Amino acid sequence: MLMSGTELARDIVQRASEKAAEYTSRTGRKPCLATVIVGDDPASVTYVRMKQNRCRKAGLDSVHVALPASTTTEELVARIRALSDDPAVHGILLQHPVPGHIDERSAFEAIVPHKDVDGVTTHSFAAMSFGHNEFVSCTPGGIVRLLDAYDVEIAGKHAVVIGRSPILGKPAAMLLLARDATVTICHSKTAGLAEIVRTADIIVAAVGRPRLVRGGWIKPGAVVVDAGYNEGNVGDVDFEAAAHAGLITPVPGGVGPTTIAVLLEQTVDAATRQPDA
Ligand SMILES: Nc1nc(=O)c2c([nH]1)NC[C@@H]1CN(c3ccc(C(=O)N[C@@H](CCC(=O)O)C(=O)O)cc3)C=[N+]21
Repeated sequence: MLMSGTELARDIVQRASEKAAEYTSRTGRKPCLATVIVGDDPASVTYVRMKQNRCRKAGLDSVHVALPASTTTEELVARIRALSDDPAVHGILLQHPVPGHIDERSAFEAIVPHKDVDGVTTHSFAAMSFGHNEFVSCTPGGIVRLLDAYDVEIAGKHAVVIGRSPILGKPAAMLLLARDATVTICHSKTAGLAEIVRTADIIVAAVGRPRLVRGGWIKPGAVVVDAGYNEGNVGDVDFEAAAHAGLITPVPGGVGPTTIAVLLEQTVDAATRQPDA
């Protein structure tokens, strides 16, 4: 059976846009998301444009900062600090990854925690780890919302997360741990990946390797969440070979749309919570 991210995202965005409208009628302003992109990677440009379009449709504002690939860490940090200080901006998203010469962690930390609607700061990571729901990382947050929407039991289940990126695998593992899953985090240096995945009740594939997870790795009845985004809208799971999964997310139409929905929801929440609301 399929877990439809498209349907869940529609519900989340609907509620967020109602809250945005309330905010606007109360304050005369719209919740505003700032997106920051460094360089001109075509996939990143597309994703950021998608986020802006979705904002506009839901009654949010967005401002966009596009910086050249040659931007230094110091310049990027300064731009993000300025957005942190700008009262017209309620949420900040720095598109990951940034060019290799930039210290991405320092750039993320320049986002003030109450504007960290993408859940990328150390502050947000710690909150997620302690099960203290402030802002969650958007894709991991979307994954947990999907599991909840389909009544997937998390507590006591063995969740295997493949991937440990700062915005996906690592925070997804912490959110699942906070929900009492027994979590195994696998990555590029993991030995015996297939054997570990075979013991999973819940598989979260989040590496960005097309069809890495084969049908034979999936225990019959397991819940499969494909958070991989690869060129050509191909996931990290060999979908055709996964008919024996209990539940599975399609790509497209699975985790992707929930990511953006959570981003919009958290931006509206950020606006509502900020002092002049
Ligand atoms: N700081 C940061 N936060 C992010 O959340 C972030 C990021 N950096 N860098 C890049 C990845 C990628 N990402 C996607 C979001 C939505 C879809 C999505 O909605 N995809 C559609 C298909 C889109 C299409 O039709 O092309 C789907 O799966 O149905 C995909 C990928 C967010 N990311």
